[in-house]
Amino acid sequence: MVENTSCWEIALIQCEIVPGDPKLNRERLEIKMEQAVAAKDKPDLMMLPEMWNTGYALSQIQQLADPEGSETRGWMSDFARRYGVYIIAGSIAEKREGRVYNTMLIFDRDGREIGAYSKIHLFRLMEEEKHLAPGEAPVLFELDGIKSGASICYDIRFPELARTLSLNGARALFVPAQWPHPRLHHWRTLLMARAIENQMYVIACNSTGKSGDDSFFGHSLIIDPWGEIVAEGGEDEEIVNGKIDLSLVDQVRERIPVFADRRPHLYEL
Ligand SMILES: O=C(O)CCC(=O)C(=O)O
Repeated sequence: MVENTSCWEIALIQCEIVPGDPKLNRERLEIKMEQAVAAKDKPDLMMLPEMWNTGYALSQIQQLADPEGSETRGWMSDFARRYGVYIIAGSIAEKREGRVYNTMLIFDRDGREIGAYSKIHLFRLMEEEKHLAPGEAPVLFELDGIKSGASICYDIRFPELARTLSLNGARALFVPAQWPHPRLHHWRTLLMARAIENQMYVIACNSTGKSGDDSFFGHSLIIDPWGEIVAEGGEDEEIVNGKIDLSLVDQVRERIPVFADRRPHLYEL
């Protein structure tokens, strides 16, 4: 990230995740990440999709999950340091004390881990709650002094989470996902709503390809705090690039002072 500016070049690694093959997924991702950093406009920050190591091979998740996330932590940290890039390392299946979590990891450009968030709302339609343990805390992290919030996929259906993060200073929300058809209109509408109501950037990276009966539609999105789309992917694998200017958050919040106009004492019956 360029020091002392509020503009970030972003690269979303929208790609297919092969269920049950962490080694292959890592190899494929590494190639795409190398391509992203070689671009003319080198990204300040890149993000990967949800559960990119194992995909939704949930019946084998105990065997496949990364113990303590240590393999992922090692190579993501090296990659971030080698290329001087922030990495929102999507999320991985991470095994801790016998339980498997859907965990998002964040690295700064010196390779330091600056955040870890485990998905708190597990998605019953894909039987996550039968195989995964839920995280128990919301997470904020700082990118060059800019507070940012973490949400994973289904989490965006819970406006309370994004609101809590924005009330506590988040100016950008990062959302790795594996969100399937036929709910493209939910994906786009919910991400748009989280951006407009919280007057913050929403940056979301979805997967492509298939897993069993589920087919993931891409459409990774960067949405500004006014609700305008800065960049949107198609349905296939691609690197979705976009540039954002964080000063727009203040401009939008001054123009319509939603946070000053809240009346929280009236929000409970
Ligand atoms: O909420 C949805 O429709 C999709 C959520 C999802 O696929 C997930 O959280 O993994």
